[in-house]
Amino acid sequence: MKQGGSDAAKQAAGESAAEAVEDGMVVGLGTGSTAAHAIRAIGRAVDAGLDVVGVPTSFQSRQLARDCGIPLADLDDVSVDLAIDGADEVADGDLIKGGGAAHAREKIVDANADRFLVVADPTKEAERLSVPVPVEILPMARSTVATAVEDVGGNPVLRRAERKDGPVVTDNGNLVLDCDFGSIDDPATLASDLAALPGVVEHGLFVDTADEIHLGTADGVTVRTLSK
Ligand SMILES: O=C[C@H](O)[C@H](O)[C@H](O)COP(=O)(O)O
Repeated sequence: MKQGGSDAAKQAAGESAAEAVEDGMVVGLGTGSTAAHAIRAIGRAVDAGLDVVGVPTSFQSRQLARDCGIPLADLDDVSVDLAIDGADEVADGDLIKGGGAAHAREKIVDANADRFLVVADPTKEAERLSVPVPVEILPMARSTVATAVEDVGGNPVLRRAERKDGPVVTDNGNLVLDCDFGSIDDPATLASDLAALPGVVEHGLFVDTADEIHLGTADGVTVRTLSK
């Protein structure tokens, strides 16, 4: 995964997207180091009197939002006005997400938002999507999905935890295969191929879902509006 962006650039992107949050909104709270800046900015606005409700996309974003004093709700009980979330790679408005293994919940929240704002730094931009695609799978399907991923041209690697022996286990109790397809020339077809595999819970290709990309640099933010 691409992790090279400066924190100042991530902060600029996160704070830019947080400015779109208005009084009374329900906001999807993304996962990762860039979305965390948006959550902190929303928390400061709540402190100053903004009335919003957050829908977290992971254990991490729930915890941060609670620490920041943002009231939370379950997706079942609300309708999301705006979602703000990071990305591991952005190409032509399509995304690869899941570097933090949160992409299944992120896709549910982001896809159900009226507007989805992506926050990223310039290291995430690419001509074509090419970082490995995280695929969350049921544990019992590890080898069958791995074989099926190879059949559609990918090289799957079970994601291992850094600070413990064994695999990464998602917030949903599942495993992640990071699947390298090289440079992806047709993200929509690959997305439907992966979604069709028995045992796949969710993959990290987000095709044509974003409304705006907030690209932060140390010197400012570029906002790109996408037509869907
Ligand atoms: O699973 C994690 C998410 O998809 C993150 O939004 C993504 O990995 C980007 O994270 P960061 O802003 O830390 O690079």
